Amino acid sequence: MNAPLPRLAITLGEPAGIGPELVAELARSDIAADLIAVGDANLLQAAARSRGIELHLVADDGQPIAGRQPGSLRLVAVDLAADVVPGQLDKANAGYVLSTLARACDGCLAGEFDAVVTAPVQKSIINDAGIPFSGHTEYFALRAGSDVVMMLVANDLRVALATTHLPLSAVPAAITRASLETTLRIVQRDLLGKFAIAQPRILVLGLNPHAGEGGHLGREEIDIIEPLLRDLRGEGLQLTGPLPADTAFLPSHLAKADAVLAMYHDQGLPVLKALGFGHAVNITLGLPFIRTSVDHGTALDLAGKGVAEAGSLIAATRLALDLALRRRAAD
Ligand SMILES: NC(=O)C1=CN([C@@H]2O[C@H](COP(=O)(O)OP(=O)(O)OC[C@H]3O[C@@H](n4cnc5c(N)ncnc54)[C@H](O)[C@@H]3O)[C@@H](O)[C@H]2O)C=CC1
Ligand SMILES: NCC(=O)COP(=O)(O)O
Repeated sequence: MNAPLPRLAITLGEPAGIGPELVAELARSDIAADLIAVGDANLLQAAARSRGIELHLVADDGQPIAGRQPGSLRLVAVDLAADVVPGQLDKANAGYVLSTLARACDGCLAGEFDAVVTAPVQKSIINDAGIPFSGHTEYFALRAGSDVVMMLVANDLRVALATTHLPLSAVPAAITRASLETTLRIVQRDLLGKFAIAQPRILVLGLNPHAGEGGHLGREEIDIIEPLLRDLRGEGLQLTGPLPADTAFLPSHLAKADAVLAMYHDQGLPVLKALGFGHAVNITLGLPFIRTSVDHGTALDLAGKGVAEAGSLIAATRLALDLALRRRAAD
């Protein structure tokens, strides 16, 4: 038998969103991985039919395979709690969504899967169901017991975030020397290990306009960011900044950086999405397993219409496969 294909768990995401149909679309790709959908079989087949896809679903028996036919997926079944109408959220299915994430996460931790690729979830409906939830990133971090960093990748641009899903008013207090140091060490380690960048160059943004304007527009740069960068440079990390965020993404700066660390979600991601939406990938750094995801949300406005683009899910799956193969070669 040829080398067994890496086993990638693919969670279907919010059942009323575009996730299930994009996973059906992913099945048609020629990606050389054992793609194992985690979710409801009838939901996935209905989503496939909505796009005219003939999907061959086989129960996952855990045995390695050496090849996969385009149009086929294996399945770890997690059953819906309630019927689904595309585009219509139902909090009765919030527990189902979390069960798919738990199953994939535990499978990765146990070595059953080489990676997990997640289709988008609707964070609000999970909260509406009374379950505190701010995102896959935080969920997997808690379940795996790891400090993590969210990073999105589009071509050569990598944007990591010092904070993730927080109200803007909570951001300054969340940027402490300790949290920032943990973040920078994770980014450094995973650029080295996961992305094989020998001497990562990280460009760090300031928090305030004009990176604080010498303390006149905020002191986080002077009190927290600059002293930490100075100390880490002393250890050999190649860190530039804190730079004013409004000009940090100019090509002249990006040419000298392997990654940009933004202080908060909407400081870094609009730039990345403006440049790469549709083929960018979200990766969680710091986990003991590989997790990638799409660059978009549940797009309820498009669900069931057969028009949502699968480019980002396909890119996320290709990146998960590349990282799994690199990890396998290193073991
Ligand atoms: N990885 C994840 O689980 C993510 C989940 N979300 C969640 O998704 C929900 C909706 O978020 P929004 O801010 O509305 O963002 P969204 O990405 O769902 O939609 C923004 C716009 O992009 C379009 N769009 C999104 N994906 C597309 C695709 N594959 N092909 C073509 N057009 C596409 C939508 O039609 C809409 O016009 C929220 O609950 C959010 O938390 C958002 C981002 C990532
Ligand atoms: N904007 C990125 C995003 O919301 C993805 O979050 P997560 O669910 O992957 O943690």
